[in-house]
Amino acid sequence: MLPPLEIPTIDISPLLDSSSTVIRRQEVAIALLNAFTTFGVFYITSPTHPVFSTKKKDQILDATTRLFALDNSHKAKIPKIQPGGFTRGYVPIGGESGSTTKELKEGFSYGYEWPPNELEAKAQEDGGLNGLQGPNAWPEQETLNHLDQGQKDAFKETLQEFYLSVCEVAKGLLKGISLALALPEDELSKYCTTSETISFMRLFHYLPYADQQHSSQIGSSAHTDWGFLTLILSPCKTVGLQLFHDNAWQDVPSVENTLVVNGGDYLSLLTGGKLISPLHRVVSNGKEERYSMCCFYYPDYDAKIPLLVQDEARGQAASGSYSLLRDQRSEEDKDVSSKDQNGGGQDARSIATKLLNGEVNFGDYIVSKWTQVFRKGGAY
Ligand SMILES: O=C(O)CCC(=O)C(=O)O
Ligand SMILES: [Fe+2]
Repeated sequence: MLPPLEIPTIDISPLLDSSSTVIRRQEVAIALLNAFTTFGVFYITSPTHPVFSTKKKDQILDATTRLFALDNSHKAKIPKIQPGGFTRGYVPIGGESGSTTKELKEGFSYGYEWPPNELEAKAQEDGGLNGLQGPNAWPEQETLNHLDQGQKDAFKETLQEFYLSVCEVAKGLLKGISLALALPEDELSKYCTTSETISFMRLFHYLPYADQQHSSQIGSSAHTDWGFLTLILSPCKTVGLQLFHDNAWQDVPSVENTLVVNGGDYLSLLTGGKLISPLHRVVSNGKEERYSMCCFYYPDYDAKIPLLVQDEARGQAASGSYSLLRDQRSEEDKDVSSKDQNGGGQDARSIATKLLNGEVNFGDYIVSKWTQVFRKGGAY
């Protein structure tokens, strides 16, 4: 048995408080740099911010549990996620995988709730909606009424509010990361002006499975996250999230009043690999269910961010291990479309170069990635 990893918990309050001193923000930046360069995964907290409160955790866990406890007659009516990059709605069991292994999880994916008429107005504007913008796919009203029955807080509003608060926390983190890279505090925020409208939250329900080799079934296949930052509320005591560190899979346990942060591939690539985008997976202990709420925070769709760290030579990033640059299509799909247009067959290094040179923008490339992990079928 390995001793538990000493993954730090960082109090990011100074990044969320505009009246904090530069010195305090710099202290947080140093802690972030340390955690990002050692593990790529760490916990964040802020004692007075509601998103880290036990009350908020209970509220979100309760809403999530109720959603996945719906009977199939209700579940079947929630629109399912569709191929094409834009991910909103119900993720059926087996409906996505980052590998050839079946992932025993169901999910619900939602994001920015456009004020009435705004989405339509945006669609009419020059340029219109990008490939990651669109309406949420909420359960129908009858199901929402059922979910709200006997509850103090409405399901939909609870989830919307949670998404926006996690995005606020991500914005604070951007400042700390900029400082950690010895850049002006607002450097990364410049590339994240419309992030809320394309980032999204995924509620997951992992089912127990017996195969403790995790070879025929898994919760989430070994992968790195593609984007900038992933912020995870991990409310269950049962272990599931694991980090590949020191050549072994090691548990990332749930810690009360924190969110787990994972660095993403794009952020790592932009720092020449200095900030780690960690390899991780989700497994089952064979007995218990697990729930998690993961916010995938992206930079702007049209972001073409240059290398942020000048003292790191280009090409040093671990581009071969980034899921972002790996072909994750099913074997069947690879066979069918060998003349793939979406970058699936391209060499990782050439995609990395294109992203860094601004030949490809972040959004267009990410849309093609979502197509790779979509799997036909899926069950309730
Ligand atoms: O459920 C979790 O804790 C993590 C899930 C994850 O890694 C992902 O969906 O990218
Ligand atoms: Fe992940």
